[in-house]
Amino acid sequence: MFTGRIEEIGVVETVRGDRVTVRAPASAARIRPGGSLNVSGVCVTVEDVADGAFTATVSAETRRRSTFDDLAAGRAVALEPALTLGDPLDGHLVQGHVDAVGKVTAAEQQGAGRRVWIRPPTRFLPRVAAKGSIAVDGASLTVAEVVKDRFSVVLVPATLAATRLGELEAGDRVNLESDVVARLAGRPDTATLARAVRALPWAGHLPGRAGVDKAVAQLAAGGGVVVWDGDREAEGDVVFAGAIMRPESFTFLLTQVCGHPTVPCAPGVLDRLEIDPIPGEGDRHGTRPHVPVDLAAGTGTGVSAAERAATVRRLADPGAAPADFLRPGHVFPLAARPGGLAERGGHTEATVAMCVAAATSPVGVCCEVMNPDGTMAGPADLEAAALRWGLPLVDVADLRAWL
Ligand SMILES: O=C(CO)[C@H](O)[C@H](O)COP(=O)(O)O
Repeated sequence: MFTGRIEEIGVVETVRGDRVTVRAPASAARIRPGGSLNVSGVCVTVEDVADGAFTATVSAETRRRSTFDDLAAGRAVALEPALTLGDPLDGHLVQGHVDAVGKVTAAEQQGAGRRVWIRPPTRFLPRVAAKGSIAVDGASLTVAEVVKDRFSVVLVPATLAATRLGELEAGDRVNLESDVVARLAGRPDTATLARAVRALPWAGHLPGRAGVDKAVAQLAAGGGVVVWDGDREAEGDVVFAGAIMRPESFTFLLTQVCGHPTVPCAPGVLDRLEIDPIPGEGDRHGTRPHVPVDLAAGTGTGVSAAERAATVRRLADPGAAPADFLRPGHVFPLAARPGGLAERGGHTEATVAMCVAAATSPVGVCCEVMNPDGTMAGPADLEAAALRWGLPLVDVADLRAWL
């Protein structure tokens, strides 16, 4: 978490593939590998620090969604280290998650300051309110006014001195992040706003190793994790560990997440329980569905959240036997590839890998996030949902890199 108070202007030294090195003596003296830094509005995890410079990985996704798509040596970047408990909130709460790239339409001197007009994408406009807060290239600013398709900010001399925003001219592009409260309040489900805000320090998109560690800890504690698969299905799933699946978690999947809950298993589990693959051509993405099952000892139809959670827990139980299950039932197992995430980057393999990393049995539950209008959730929807639900959001690519 940041507050949008720029501490230093760094200069990009090298860009090699997705590894970026920035010369920034003050920040380098303060930050440790693994720490977070806001770089012109983008939260990055620092990997190396040496000789007054730091190096971080900037993913292709981040580049696409920010002005980092033209990152190059010599470029000046605004830097702010992550807040620690007790730091003053001189600006507003900033996450370093770029919502949109805006275009400067005009910049003019105004007394000792400068007024800059910015046109954001239309979808972003509802999040901009006159006298509200906005982060522009990571700097916390107050929106002066909103007119039709654009808004203005006034840069006071202190901001001009601490940032490079005074150099902005018509045509320049800037990273924008709306005030986190405006982002949440714009959502229909405001009843959960307070809960989400309480969870803000770790909810939402968590890139890199830190996100993977948080996701594994969350799963081990019986919580859910949102996993984004941008390169393959372009869908996000909410994942739980099967061995400790609670009825409430299943209810949440059915009523909030709204996709098709399935139960990824290590292949040996399904072989041992004699649960066979469903014959056929298979789906478009190589998912391996097996015959759905119910717990034989259940008394109802097997559909209730409590019964489905009990079936999942039994699938995850190393002492379970083939006769414990009725076939067909209402819980849908999927077989992970024997080689796990190294062989295939599906939610199936991601779920099993996270369960193993969480030291639970290699059986979990995953369910695609569907928007209330029936469309599948994209990256911005997922980020809003993860914040609303108070869940961490991680990328399959990071799970593949670290698990
Ligand atoms: O159930 C599914 C497809 O049938 C889901 O998409 C689920 O996310 C697991 O699939 P994959 O491993 O292909 O991501």
